[in-house]
Amino acid sequence: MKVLHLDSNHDILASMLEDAGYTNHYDYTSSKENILKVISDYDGLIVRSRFPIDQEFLKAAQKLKFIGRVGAGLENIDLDVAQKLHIACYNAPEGNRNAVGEHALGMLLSLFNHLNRADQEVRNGIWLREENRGLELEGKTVGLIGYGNMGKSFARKLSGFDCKVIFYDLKNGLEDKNATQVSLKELQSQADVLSLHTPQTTLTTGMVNKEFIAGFKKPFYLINTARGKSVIIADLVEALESGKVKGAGLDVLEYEKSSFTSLFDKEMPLPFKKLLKMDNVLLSPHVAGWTIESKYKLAHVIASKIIKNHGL
Ligand SMILES: O=C(O)[C@H](O)COP(=O)(O)O
Repeated sequence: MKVLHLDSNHDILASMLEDAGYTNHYDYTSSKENILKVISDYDGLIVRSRFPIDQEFLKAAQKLKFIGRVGAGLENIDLDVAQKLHIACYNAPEGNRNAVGEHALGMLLSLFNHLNRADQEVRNGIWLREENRGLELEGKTVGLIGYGNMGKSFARKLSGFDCKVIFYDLKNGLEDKNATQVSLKELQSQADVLSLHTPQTTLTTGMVNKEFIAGFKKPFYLINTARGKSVIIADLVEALESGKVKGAGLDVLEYEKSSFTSLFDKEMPLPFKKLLKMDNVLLSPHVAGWTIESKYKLAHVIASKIIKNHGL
């Protein structure tokens, strides 16, 4: 079986496939148009998120039996079309859930203790102790939306902090020793912190908007290590200005990667300009799931799933 790798990953992925009898081919740079011309030759595809694997692409991939998405989010693959064409799709949230849980925790503790602001101040010779008095997680209520691999991982990390962890999820029966399932309304009335752990779907796109934020009873902190399109930045900035949102840790943004570069030129939308100036906002470039360890684990998980289901 010929497998085409469209993005680079840990070497363990290719070596496991090779040991299992697959032939690896690599193209990390060609455009989608050029890949379209050769994709009918391959039995398997390994992707991260370089370009969307849409209907046109899947229809051209006449021999394709499986796609391994070396990551958690599958929004870049047209899953309905893949299913109709009997192309199996695998993702690997087991590989980066721990990384995401740790990153979310790091962001929350940093925000509670003003670490990004305090660091800049000290470097500039400013020594403000009262202004940098922090908050403790003990006794707070952390509300998670989405209780899959990522949400559960964050809840597990939080279990040592003597805080209350509640979650809202469309599926019932997910409650465990680390978190209690509640309705969205209950979450909005109790939470001191909101952390998102949902995939990008039509339901979650634009979910955190003006009306949703207004539904929270108390001012709260927002952590987003999931998908940027879930949060309307203009509405978040308004809430940060009014104090309804006390701080935000954002690993993902409504616009990212190539489109994000334009945020730094004069075309940058005003809300983004404001967001980048706020010292109660902590940003990272979509790396919550990208650790040294998760690079290996993601690759291992995908290779194992492919070999198990499509072994030669
Ligand atoms: O879905 C994921 O696992 C993360 O968002 C990372 O995705 P990427 O490797 O495609 O950027």
